[in-house]
Amino acid sequence: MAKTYVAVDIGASSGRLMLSHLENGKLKLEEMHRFKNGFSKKQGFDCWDIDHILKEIFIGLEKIKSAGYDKVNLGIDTWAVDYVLVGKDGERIKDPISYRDERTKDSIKKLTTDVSKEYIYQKTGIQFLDFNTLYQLFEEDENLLAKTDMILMIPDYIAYVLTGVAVTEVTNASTTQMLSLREGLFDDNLLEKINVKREQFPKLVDPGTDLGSLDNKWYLKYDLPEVNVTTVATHDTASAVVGTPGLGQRWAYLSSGTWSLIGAELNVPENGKLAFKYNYTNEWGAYGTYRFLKNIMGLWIIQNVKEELGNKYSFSQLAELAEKESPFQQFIDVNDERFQNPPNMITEIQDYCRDTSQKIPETPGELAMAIYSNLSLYYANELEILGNILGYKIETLNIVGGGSNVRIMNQLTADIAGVDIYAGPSEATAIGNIIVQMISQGEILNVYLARRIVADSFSVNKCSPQGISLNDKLNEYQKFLKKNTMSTI
Ligand SMILES: Nc1ncnc2c1ncn2[C@@H]1O[C@H](COP(=O)(O)OP(=O)(O)O)[C@@H](O)[C@H]1O
Ligand SMILES: C[C@H](O)[C@H](O)[C@@H](O)C(=O)COP(=O)(O)O
Ligand SMILES: [Mg+2]
Repeated sequence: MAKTYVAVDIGASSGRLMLSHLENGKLKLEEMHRFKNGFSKKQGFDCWDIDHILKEIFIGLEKIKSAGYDKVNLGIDTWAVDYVLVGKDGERIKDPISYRDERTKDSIKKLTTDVSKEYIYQKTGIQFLDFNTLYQLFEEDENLLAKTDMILMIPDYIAYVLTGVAVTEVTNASTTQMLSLREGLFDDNLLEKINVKREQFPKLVDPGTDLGSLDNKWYLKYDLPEVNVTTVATHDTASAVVGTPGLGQRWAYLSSGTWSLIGAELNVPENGKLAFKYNYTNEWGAYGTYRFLKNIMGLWIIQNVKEELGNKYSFSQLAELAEKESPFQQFIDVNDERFQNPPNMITEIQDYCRDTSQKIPETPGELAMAIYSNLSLYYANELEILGNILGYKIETLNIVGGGSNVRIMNQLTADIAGVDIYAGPSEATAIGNIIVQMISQGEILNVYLARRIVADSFSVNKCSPQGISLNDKLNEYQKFLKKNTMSTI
């Protein structure tokens, strides 16, 4: 009898509980609960509301129980790098600070005065993002760190609250930029640099580790099903890669959500000179793979524009309005750090265009097209760089996540990069979460076969380059980036 699985997938903009099971060789997926996620100022820091997230998970589990599911297996994946400090009493010391908080904006420069970037990259193979856990802990309140019994990454903390069992799952641990590629352990020199003791991180575990059942105390508070918790690839992007159908030859993936993560799945890390130069990362994937990828600012930009327009337009309406505008009215380095967390995104985009003496997008459609067309240009540029580093031309791009619904962006990316695009499934992260659970429970043999099931179970839209090549436009954009790239993330 096929089991019932629940994926708790919490991205930076929304969380969701997805119910799934295998039926006649197809993966069924049902959204049972969705909630908004986000951060807000607390005592001067941008903080996540972790109690809100926990409450929403229990609400989602009550919905699953009332829908008649009495027994489920559950996995949790969330965004990366952020953590919770847990005291000796087993309780949270404070709310987790968001990676978008400005406390780490100068941290790379400060930390690398006596630990070189070359050392860090050789050791970890992880891209330099100023919000990596390494820099957050470097800036952390020393008194709080001294009182900390456990440092738990966000999904590990949620699993700890649910089950009482504390672990450090490796795909997300790799995003700390403290995990050594060779030994697979936290690097002593880096731990010392940030005054963290090795034992403050619980034991490292692989995706597919059984954590056992919910702590009984939750049944006194909520009407819940019987739940067994399995660690999955708890970094949501690692789950997204597992859930990618992997269609086409020489394929790359683009996990397109709040962030755009573009890259390839490797069996060995690539942390050589070119990868270092272009700031590519070797985040750990499931089953001994490496997620060789680059962070791109992503749909965070349009998420802010939508809010600043008073949420008068849905995302699909903004995409429709964009289709009415011509692309490439202006060039924007979407990875410029000024877009990381500005007070007002529309103003920031318009100031950028003014600063670079370009046409200023004014209407919602002009703003949306400016964002989508420049993300497409940036993706195409990175696909070229990715191919140069790996030594072969990328021929296919599998786009998953909410952004796979943006037809105009899929088509522009196909036209500029000259690659075939397979768009979907949009819930690949939750699907990848489920797949690791099913493999751990013996329902599916491996990821290769799981990806075939994904391709058979969900709609994936193919889009190929049409009409004239836009390679000249890409060359123009690359010249613009060379001239105008200030400090990117
Ligand atoms: N139908 C749609 N049309 C246009 N954009 C969409 C659509 N559905 C989702 N999106 C885009 O996808 C984003 C959410 O993607 P998702 O993968 O759920 O993000 P996350 O996991 O980071 O919360 C939205 O911010 C929006 O920009
Ligand atoms: C900070 C990380 O790079 C970020 O968490 C990213 O890896 C990620 O998790 C993206 O997931 P979203 O679903 O929030 O786009
Ligand atoms: Mg996501």
